[in-house]
Amino acid sequence: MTTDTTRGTAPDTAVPGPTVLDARGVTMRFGGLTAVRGVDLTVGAGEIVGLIGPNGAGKTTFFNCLTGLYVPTEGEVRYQGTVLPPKPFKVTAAGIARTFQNIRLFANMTVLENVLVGRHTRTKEGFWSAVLRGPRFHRAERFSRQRATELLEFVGLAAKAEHLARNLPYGEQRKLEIARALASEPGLLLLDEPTAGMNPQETRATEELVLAIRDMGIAVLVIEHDMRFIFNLCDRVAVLVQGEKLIEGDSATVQGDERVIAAYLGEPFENAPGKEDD
Ligand SMILES: Nc1ncnc2c1ncn2[C@@H]1O[C@H](COP(=O)(O)OP(=O)(O)OP(=O)(O)O)[C@@H](O)[C@H]1O
Repeated sequence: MTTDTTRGTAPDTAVPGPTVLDARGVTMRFGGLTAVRGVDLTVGAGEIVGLIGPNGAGKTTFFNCLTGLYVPTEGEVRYQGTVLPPKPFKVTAAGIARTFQNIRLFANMTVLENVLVGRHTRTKEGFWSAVLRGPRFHRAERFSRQRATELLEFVGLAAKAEHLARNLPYGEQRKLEIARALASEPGLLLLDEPTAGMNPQETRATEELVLAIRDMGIAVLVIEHDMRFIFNLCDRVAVLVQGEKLIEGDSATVQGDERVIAAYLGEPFENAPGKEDD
């Protein structure tokens, strides 16, 4: 585990606003396996919150419970005070966007087209408008293209708008995923291992990008194995171990917690989560 006590611009300065995401008692069972057990987590407006934990700790399962991909066995997830519908497209329409651990782009579409796809939850034009291609449709399409181009500029991919997604280097594909997620104009962005496979330079650039996203007024919840990235960036970090939240706090608190270090090293510790039988 790489730890770094240097801190980015986010911690100390950020004052969390009203709660955007409120997950309470989220439990997810797959048959006899409890992948996530009774996890509470909030994200405030203007916050960057990190979710870390060893492999198999339940991080992605928890994300899937937040985004409607899974319906939690128990618990409740509220976004801006409203319980989320259990359907991914409705969750996106409500204001939560995500990226995936394994990149999910449309490989044979252009970079710009991939971002345009991300706008579909914000396009109000109905079926007949699209078929008849009237002035309203053309206006909406122009606006979508303009917004998609702005987002490509924001992530640094404007020059590659007409390239096929599959021809982008890996780090740029991750950026494109972020641009596509932003195209749905979210209030909360969930990033699942955004720096996986990146070199240190690309990772630093992603750090800057996440800070800029926060500065746009979008709250961020991020899963990442790169501890330096997490502790530099996040206002608050929650640690999952064997499906349960072990600790939550600012970077310094979490980095200094012996149970966190033990969990990463696979050492047993007193009152470790997941000890009791299901
Ligand atoms: N669809 C599923 N069916 C059955 N078991 C699952 C399913 N999805 C995840 N699991 C199990 O749930 C546990 C948590 O997995 P999950 O992928 O959420 O962990 P993670 O913390 O994201 O791990 P990693 O850091 O390796 O991505 C694991 O034991 C995994 O095998």
